[in-house]
Amino acid sequence: MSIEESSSAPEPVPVITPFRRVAVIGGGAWGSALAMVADRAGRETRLWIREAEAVAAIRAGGRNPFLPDHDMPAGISVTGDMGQALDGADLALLVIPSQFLRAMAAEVERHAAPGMPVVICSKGIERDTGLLMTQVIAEVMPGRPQAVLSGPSFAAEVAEGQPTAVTIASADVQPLEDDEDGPLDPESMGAALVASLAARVAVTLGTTSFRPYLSDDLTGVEVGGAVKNVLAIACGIAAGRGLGSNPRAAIITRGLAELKRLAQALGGRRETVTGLAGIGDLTLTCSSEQSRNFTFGLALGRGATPDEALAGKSAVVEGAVNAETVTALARRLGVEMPISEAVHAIIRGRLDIDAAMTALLTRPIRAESRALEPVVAIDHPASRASDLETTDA
Ligand SMILES: NC(=O)c1ccc[n+]([C@@H]2O[C@H](COP(=O)([O-])OP(=O)(O)OC[C@H]3O[C@@H](n4cnc5c(N)ncnc54)[C@H](O)[C@@H]3O)[C@@H](O)[C@H]2O)c1
Ligand SMILES: O=P(O)(O)OC[C@H](O)CO
Repeated sequence: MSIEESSSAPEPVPVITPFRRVAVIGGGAWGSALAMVADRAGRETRLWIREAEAVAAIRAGGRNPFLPDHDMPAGISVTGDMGQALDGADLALLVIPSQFLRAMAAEVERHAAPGMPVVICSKGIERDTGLLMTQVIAEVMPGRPQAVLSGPSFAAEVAEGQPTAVTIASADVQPLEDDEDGPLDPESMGAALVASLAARVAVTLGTTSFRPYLSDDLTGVEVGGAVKNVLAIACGIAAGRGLGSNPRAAIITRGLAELKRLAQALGGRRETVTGLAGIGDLTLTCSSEQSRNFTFGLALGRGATPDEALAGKSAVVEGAVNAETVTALARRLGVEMPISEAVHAIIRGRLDIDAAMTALLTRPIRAESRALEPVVAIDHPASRASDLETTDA
C-alpha cells in the first residue's frame, strides 16, 4: 500500500506559484548549500559571495573554500556584485552570520526591488541590541515581507542532497476571514498558511531531498536556532571533558526547557519548540562533530581557551557569541537559563568546567515540570552558594 493510500485523502489546495529568480546573499557553507537547493528545485539562482577569492576560485572551475568538498553546479551564477545578484530577483535568501546581518541587509535594501520578500536563514541574536534577526530586518528593511528558514540542516549534507527537513515561518498567516471560533481556529489558520509567504518559499525550495514544513511562529523558530548553538557548545564541553553520555541527554532535555521558557517569554509557542527548529535542530547539533558549535565546545572541554578553540577557523561559531546574547536577553526578561549561563561563564573565563558542572548539578531540587504548581525548590544537600548565580553581569 502506498503512503497516499494509507492516509485519508487531503483537501485539494490552491496551486502556489514558486518564486522564479532567487538571490542567495551570503556564500558561506549554508548559503552555498541553499543555492544548490534552489538550483535543484529549478530556480534561476544567483549567489552573492563577499570574498572575492571565493568568487574567483569558483569561476576558475574550483570550489568554494567555505564548502570545499562540493562542486558548485554550473547553473548557479556566482558574483561578488550585490546589485548584479539582486537584479531581477523576486526572492532573496539572507544567509549572513547573525552579527553581520544588519550591515549586509542595509546593502541588500539599496539594491532590492520594492516588495521583494526576504528569507532569513541565519541563527542568532544581535549582540548590541538583543534583537532577533526578524527584528533587525524590520528595522533595516522596513515593510519588507520576511520569512525565516531554520531546522536541523548541516550544509554539507544538504549540498550532498541528503534528505533534510526544515521549518519555514512567515508572519503573514492571518485568518482569511473573521471566524467566530477565534483566530486560532485550525481550519481558518490552515487556509491562511497555504496562502502565506512561507508556503510560497516552501514550493520554491522543496525538492525530493529538501522538505519544508510551514509555521506562523517566527519567534519560536528563531529562538530555537539561536539557543541550540549555545547548548551544542555545552554538549561539546561535556564530551571533551570526558563526562560520558548521560550529560548530553540531560543538557538536551533541560536545555529544551530553557529554550521553551525563552521562546514563550518572547511570544513564541511551545509546540514550535518541539518541532524541527527546536528539538530537531537541538538534537542534531548536540550529537554530531559536524557541528561547529559542538566541536568548539569539545575543544574547550579538552582544555583549549576560547581563542585557541576558534583559532584558524573561517567558519562561524554562532554559539560563541550567542552564549552572551541569549543570556543577556534571558536576564532582561527574567527567564532562568542556567545551562546557557554556564556556557557563557566558561567562555568568559569566569568559571571552570568542573565548577560549572557542580553548580548545575547542585542547584535547588524542584519539580521537573513547571506545570506542577506550586513550584517547590528544595536545597540540594550538596549545594554551596551557587557559582552560576554569582558569575555575571
Ligand atoms: N553551515 C551550516 O551547516 C548552517 C546550517 C544552518 C544555518 N547556518 C547559519 O547560516 C549562517 C551563515 O553561516 P555559514 O555556515 O554559511 O557561514 P560559514 O562559516 O560557512 O562562512 C562564514 C561566512 O561569514 C561571512 N562573513 C565573514 N565576515 C563577515 C563580515 N565582516 N561581514 C559579513 N559577512 C561576513 C563570510 O562571507 C561567510 O559567508 C549562520 O547564522 C549559521 O548559523 C549554517
Ligand atoms: O555547525 P553548526 O553548529 O553551526 O550547526 C549548523 C546548523 O545550524 C545545524 O542545523
